[in-house]
Amino acid sequence: MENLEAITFAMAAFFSFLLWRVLYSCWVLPIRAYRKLAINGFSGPPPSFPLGNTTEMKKTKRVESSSSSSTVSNDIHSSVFPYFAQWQKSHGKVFMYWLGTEPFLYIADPEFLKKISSGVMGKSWGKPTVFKNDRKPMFGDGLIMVEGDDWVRHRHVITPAFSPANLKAMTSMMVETTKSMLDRWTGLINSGNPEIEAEGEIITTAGEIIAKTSFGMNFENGRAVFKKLRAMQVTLFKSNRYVGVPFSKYLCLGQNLEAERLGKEIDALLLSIIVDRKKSMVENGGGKQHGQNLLGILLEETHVEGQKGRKLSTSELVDECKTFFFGGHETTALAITWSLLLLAVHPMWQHELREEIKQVIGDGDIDATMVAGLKKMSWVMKEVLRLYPSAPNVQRQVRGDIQVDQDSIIPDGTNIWIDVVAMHHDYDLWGNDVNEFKPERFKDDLHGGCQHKMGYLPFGFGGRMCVGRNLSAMEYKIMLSLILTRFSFSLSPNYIHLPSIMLSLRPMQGLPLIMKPL
Ligand code: HEM
Repeated sequence: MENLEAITFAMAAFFSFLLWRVLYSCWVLPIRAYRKLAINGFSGPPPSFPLGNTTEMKKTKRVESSSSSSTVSNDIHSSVFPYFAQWQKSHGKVFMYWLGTEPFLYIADPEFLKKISSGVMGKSWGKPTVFKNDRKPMFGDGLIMVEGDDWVRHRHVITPAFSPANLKAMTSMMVETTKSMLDRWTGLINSGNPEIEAEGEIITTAGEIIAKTSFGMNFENGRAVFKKLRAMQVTLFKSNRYVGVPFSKYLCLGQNLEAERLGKEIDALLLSIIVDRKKSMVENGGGKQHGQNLLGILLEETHVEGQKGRKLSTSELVDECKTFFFGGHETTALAITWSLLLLAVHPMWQHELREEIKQVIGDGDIDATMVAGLKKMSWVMKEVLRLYPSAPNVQRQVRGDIQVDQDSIIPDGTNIWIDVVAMHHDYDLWGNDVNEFKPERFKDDLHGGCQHKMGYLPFGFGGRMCVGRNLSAMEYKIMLSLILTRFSFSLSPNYIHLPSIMLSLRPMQGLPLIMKPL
């Protein structure tokens, strides 16, 4: 009898504790954070806990853009972020909103961003813990997610891998991979099928290129890693629906477990690649034979200096390979995809670029030294990344209160969401032609005539700016030059203009193009 009473008491205590934990995470903590932010003058759409503003965000209908090829509208903010566009009308360009119980400070005002970021070093910024946990199988503790002194160490080791000499060594592989995509297109066209789904084609090819540049893909194990990485991305995106809501991972348990399983399989495959490389480096006395891919370069560096203590551990190298893949292939592929769309509706610019290619490259193959000479192509890339930024937002988490002005702080732990799409489409910053495709605005001005230096952020800002931006510019120019040299193209009548966010900004219904060999 006494035993039964003791068990009943223990169970009651356990369930009371559980209830308290749920109440504490779902109401007490967020209400406290809410009050603290309100005292500091930050407000926004009223949240309801534990869902925050998630319900409203899901309910807000996107404004459908035109689907006709002749009227493709670049005015996309209200269609890709309809809730932010709506909240901006009543709360301005800086406001608070809540993903579940996580407070986010929304910023679309470059002057405010400058004010709060000027005193914060790259290593002192955090990345939202809520996304870190959610995207762990994708990025692990790679450079995109790592913080503090670890970030300094990773960045220090990785930056030299993107040096011009190392990038140069990757060009011929990029040319070969692109050419085999174009041969496939020619085959399709010759068999009477001139419509090519360009988005899928470019993403697959860029994925192959980045897998080769990141970890030196050979056909069998490289393809396996590539397929699993893509599958994990799709799975994770599906399970991303209630980010920030406490215990929400149990709502999508199946998908989360699937992502974890894929993550472990990918880690094991990458690990075996790394172990093989290390072994052959030891056998070859640490020679330079692996220098053509980022992993090889990182291994060389750690091999030479690492005798006294490696700079990146093996599991960190695995995470960096995944980070390069996810951070690098879709962003670059989408920059090319959106360029093809805009060039299809602006044939004059196709002509301009072909003329430039003729002058700079002639009839031979493009090499790394020619890339810098493609000036007009640089303007086009910049303008495309302005209108359709592949990375549509940048996120941070505040580690330690940030003083905004005399009587206002952004409290420690607040997440920050920088709406890059909004700033790139802001009339106040760019003028009345903000939504027009005008590459020439970048002719004499790095910022394209933007009224504020922090109003144009396709590659992020400060110390944490994209480490792969030169690699992506090179890949962009190589792929686009080869496409433009072999084909002219127009938009298929089947194209539906539906730019949407799936981590990156992509055309939801793909990009069917009508290709004509030249
Ligand atoms: C058009 C192509 C690309 C775009 C638009 C892009 C965009 C960005 C942006 C906006 C950030 C800043 C994120 C932040 O501040 O939180 C970033 C960081 C980063 N990107 Fe890229 N990226 C591109 C290509 C690449 C490529 C090709 C690679 C590597 C192969 C790469 C690897 C990274 C890494 C590792 C970081 C983290 C840097 C750090 O936190 O120190 N990116 N990228």
